[in-house]
Amino acid sequence: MTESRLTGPVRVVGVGLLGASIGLGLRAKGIEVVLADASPTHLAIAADYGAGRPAAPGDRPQLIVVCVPPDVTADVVAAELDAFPEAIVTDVASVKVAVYEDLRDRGADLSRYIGTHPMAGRERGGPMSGRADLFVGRPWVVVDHGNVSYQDAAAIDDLILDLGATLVELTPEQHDAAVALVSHVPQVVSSLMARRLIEAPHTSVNLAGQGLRDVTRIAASDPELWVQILGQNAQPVVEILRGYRDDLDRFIDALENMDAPGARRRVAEELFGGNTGLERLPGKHGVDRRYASLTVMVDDRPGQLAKLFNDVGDADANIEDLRLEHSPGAQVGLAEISVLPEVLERLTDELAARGWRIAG
Ligand SMILES: NC(=O)C1=CN([C@@H]2O[C@H](COP(=O)(O)OP(=O)(O)OC[C@H]3O[C@@H](n4cnc5c(N)ncnc54)[C@H](O)[C@@H]3O)[C@@H](O)[C@H]2O)C=CC1
Ligand SMILES: O=C(O)C(=O)Cc1ccc(O)cc1
Repeated sequence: MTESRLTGPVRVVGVGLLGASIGLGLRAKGIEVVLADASPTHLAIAADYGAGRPAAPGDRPQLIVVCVPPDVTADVVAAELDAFPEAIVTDVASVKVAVYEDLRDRGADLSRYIGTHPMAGRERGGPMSGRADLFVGRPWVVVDHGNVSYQDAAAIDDLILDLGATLVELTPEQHDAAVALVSHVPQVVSSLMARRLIEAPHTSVNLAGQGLRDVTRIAASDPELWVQILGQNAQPVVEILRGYRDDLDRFIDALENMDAPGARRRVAEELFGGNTGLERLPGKHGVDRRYASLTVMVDDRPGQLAKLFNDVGDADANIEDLRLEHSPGAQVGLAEISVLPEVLERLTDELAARGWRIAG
């Protein structure tokens, strides 16, 4: 148990992925957490996993965190504000303007509500997917609408810091525009790309490498949740998708006329634009210039990865990042290890001397 900023109790309403993760993270800090959910089964599972105890009459929460699907978030926040007139209420819904406007239009007590959005999640919902460390090191947006006192807002800051996340303040409009670009459009692009695979022959799908997996990872997300998210943030998403469609049209034109003067240059410039955009991602694997990487071939046998990690440790090198690549049916995997550049040459030599095959 470590020291916490919040005093608690914290009431979590909706104990799926987000709610259970918040409960687990706060319990790990010794904070009392009370849980509520429309599904008695989700409630029982979250409690069994240690995310808190089921709510009881007479609970007096300091802070209420609403973690229900976006389309019922405003209803539940309004009900919680009414039911607990002394508590500060927040929600974690992925879209912020619609929830805020709904609450404002129904005359909810906005002096006790601030919306937030942790930029952390997983493709799978439900309490069993919850993880205490889900938010560690991740940005968590606080959507300030100017009606809450500094003192009351402190409980929300404390929640975010207690869960190890970093606090980012934005207006509701800034938030929705930002997530349209960095979360909602990527979801659409990933899903539509993965959809291309439905009719593809096995022989094609079996050739898939890490590139396709990187692009389609989030296509496994829950369509019901995403229909709600996209529906509540349609305009900003549509604007970006229109720009993306223009990019695609330009690219198709150039590819279709590859022998026309300047066509190859146009294609190259579009691809180079991708390089330039990618460089703007903070700390993205393979882009962060502070790291150098080497790729080691690892036999597909129990204990091989552990042996590799031990050998890297014996060489006094720290693994800054790691990526594993497998091909179906292949007897080897590729472990791409990122290390500080000054370590690379020595580590490569030491691993080779210990019999590891270095692929690059
Ligand atoms: N899944 C993700 O990666 C992320 C989700 N979010 C947001 O977090 C919220 C929750 O998402 P997840 O935890 O993924 O969903 P989830 O489906 O895992 O959990 C939602 C929970 O809310 C309960 N619930 C539904 N209606 C309710 C109601 N009226 N009253 C009480 N409980 C109710 C459900 O029974 C379920 O246990 C959503 O608003 C989503 O936009 C935010 C960041 C990441
Ligand atoms: O899996 C990922 O990389 C995500 O980005 C998950 C995610 C999904 C929905 C959100 O509102 C925020 C984060």
